[in-house]
Amino acid sequence: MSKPVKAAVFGTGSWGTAFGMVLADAGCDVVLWARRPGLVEAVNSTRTNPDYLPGVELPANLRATADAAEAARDADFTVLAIPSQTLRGNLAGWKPLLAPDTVLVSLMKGVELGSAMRMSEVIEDVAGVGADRIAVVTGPNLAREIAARMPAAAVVACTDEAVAQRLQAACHTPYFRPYTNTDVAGCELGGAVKNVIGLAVGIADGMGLGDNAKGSLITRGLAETTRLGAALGADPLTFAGLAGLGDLVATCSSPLSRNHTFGTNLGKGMTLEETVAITKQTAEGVKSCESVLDLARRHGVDMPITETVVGIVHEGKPPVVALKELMSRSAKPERH
Ligand SMILES: NC(=O)C1=CN([C@@H]2O[C@H](COP(=O)(O)OP(=O)(O)OC[C@H]3O[C@@H](n4cnc5c(N)ncnc54)[C@H](O)[C@@H]3O)[C@@H](O)[C@H]2O)C=CC1
Ligand SMILES: O=C(CO)COP(=O)(O)O
Repeated sequence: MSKPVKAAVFGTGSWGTAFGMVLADAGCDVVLWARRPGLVEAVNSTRTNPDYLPGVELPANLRATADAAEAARDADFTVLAIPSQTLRGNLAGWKPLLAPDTVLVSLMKGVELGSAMRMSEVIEDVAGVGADRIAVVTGPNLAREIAARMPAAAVVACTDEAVAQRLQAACHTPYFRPYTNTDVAGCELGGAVKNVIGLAVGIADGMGLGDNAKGSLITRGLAETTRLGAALGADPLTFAGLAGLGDLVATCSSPLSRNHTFGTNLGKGMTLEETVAITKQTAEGVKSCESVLDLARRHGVDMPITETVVGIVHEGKPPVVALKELMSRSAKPERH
């Protein structure tokens, strides 16, 4: 019998833990790395993650450690599931510990502030590994639903199709159906920008603007995501897939989405400080709206919804003023 695939998951938050369950259910031996020894103890002794997925029983072939070297040892897949803005610093520390041929897998949906790099680019930069050893998992994958083993499809992307297929096999379960894709840039941009559009839709929901507004924001949000992707060499069709439309629909419809909920609170009139104070988990779009806009400006791409979100979240623009500005932009053909 062949050895089980070994996966290390760095980050024991909601998605790291839920994706660790998927890998374990697919037959991998899974080690979660957590920062806090208290959480390690809770995961190993109660077989639950009380902080992020209370009430969910974790599989027996999944355990936790606070020792990064122990987690990384001999891992076929090293999965990164921490907030995007913390990746560079953390990965620099983990680099000497990585197993020699491990494939680095990003679950993160953000763009780095300052460099405007996608997460796979940060990984390549910091870990110094080739693109054929970096993969991305993305799509409509709300962690709570996956942890309840509710059905979902996903995309596993790598420039090397064979590596994407290995990862696909390692995380394929009766409830989690991964498709491969070689358009890594498109898949990552779809995931990062949907968080920004999720904030916009949340704000509209909080303001009570109705479902036509929601449909319009999702569609025009996808249009500006696709424009950015095309400027960066991504395949426009990727955005009609799970990493684009699929994730937008899930995020913009669900109260489980942290970005959507964050936006809803702002739209209801909470201040940024009040909203941040009640948000316990990572809402990537709050920071990445600025890096996405930075990326768009570097490439001369117009992203009016992203610009509006930056205005509301970071520049104190009242949502009613932002709405008026967005609606009074010059009239245009739908495609240009
Ligand atoms: N939760 C979800 O439904 C999904 C989340 N994602 C993405 O996965 C990534 C991780 O998100 P979640 O697990 O949901 O976030 P989370 O907020 O639930 O967990 C974040 C984890 O990172 C750790 N962490 C926070 N700051 C850190 C630091 N400075 N250094 C090291 N570790 C740190 C936390 O202790 C926690 O274990 C994000 O990029 C998110 O967009 C993607 C798909 C689904
Ligand atoms: O990426 C997600 C679903 O695919 C999770 O969305 P939130 O980060 O907004 O919760």
